[in-house]
Amino acid sequence: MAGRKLTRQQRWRIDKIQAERNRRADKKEAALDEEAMGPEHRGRVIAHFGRTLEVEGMEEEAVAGKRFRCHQRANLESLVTGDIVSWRELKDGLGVVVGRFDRHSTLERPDARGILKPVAANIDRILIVVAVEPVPFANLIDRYLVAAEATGITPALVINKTDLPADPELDTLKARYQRLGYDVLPASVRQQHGLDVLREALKDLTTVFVGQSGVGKSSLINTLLPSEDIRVGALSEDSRKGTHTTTTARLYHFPAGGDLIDSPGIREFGLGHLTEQQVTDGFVEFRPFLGHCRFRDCMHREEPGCALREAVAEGKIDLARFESYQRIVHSLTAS
Ligand SMILES: Nc1nc2c(ncn2[C@@H]2O[C@H](COP(=O)(O)OP(=O)(O)OP(=O)(O)O)[C@@H](O)[C@H]2O)c(=O)[nH]1
Ligand SMILES: [Zn+2]
Repeated sequence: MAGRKLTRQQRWRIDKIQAERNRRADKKEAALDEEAMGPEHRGRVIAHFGRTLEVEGMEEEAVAGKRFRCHQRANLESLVTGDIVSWRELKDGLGVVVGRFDRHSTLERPDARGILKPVAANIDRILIVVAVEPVPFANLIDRYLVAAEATGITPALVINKTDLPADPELDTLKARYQRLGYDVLPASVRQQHGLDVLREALKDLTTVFVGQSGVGKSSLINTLLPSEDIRVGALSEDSRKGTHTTTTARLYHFPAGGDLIDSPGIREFGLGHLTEQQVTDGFVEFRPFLGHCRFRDCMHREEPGCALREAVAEGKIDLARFESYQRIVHSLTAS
């Protein structure tokens, strides 16, 4: 029996039907575009729910600051909060996203299967929040800094709870990171200290706050964004599904200027997996010495002629940072 095998003619017919289906789907999209008679605008994704996006108009007066619920064209890869997009208005606050502008930075997190996925885009600064109490381990700060450096986004440190009595070690840490060129911003939410400097530092930038539980990220953000209750998960207008909240990232505007992108996942950024190369590159003061070791594949451990170890011996690299580097590298191979 000819049986399960399709004849060439049958195959051809099926292909033809499929092609016709695709054509109709394209046509449907084209019809939607037809409906979108408005001109293209630039906008920023401020939240997303699957393939539905909340886009805020930029620049042009007619749309600037207004929010539109948009679907995205099927041919676009998935978009994330912070993306700058090209979109067209449909009607009644609805729109369609037709393109995405290049991202200048991307924050990625592993999904449930461990595959890195973008969670937010076009971030200018990662604020690593630590606190006077509990005293931050230098090694932990270095881990955050390395993770930030790996994204290409500029990190800075906030030391919160300066109202509490400080361990002298903290001043050493502060001086160390300032010497490396990092901004270090002391703050106290409780006494409202340092917040104006912080507000100034947030202006004109898109920032994320990261750091361990208990350092005061929520307290800081609630103070800087007094009118938003950011623990309440945003948008809820999907009429079919009724009210729902989201744990995906959302963009907020600080009253004094600048934007925040925040989500529970973003706050945990920095403690995921790193490669040894990322760790080495993430210690910014090592960079002038890399490539100068005697052995090209130097691991900067016991090898003779290691340029990094020589720099440590000559006081050009802080021993504490080098030890922290070794500890992080060791933790990679141990796990
Ligand atoms: N003394 C003092 N305590 C503070 C300050 N800021 C926050 N706290 C307290 O620190 C604790 C933790 O603050 P949160 O804002 O919840 O910290 P968080 O980093 O958001 O922690 P998670 O929500 O667990 O991620 C709370 O009890 C705050 O009241 C401060 O400037 N000084
Ligand atoms: Zn070396």
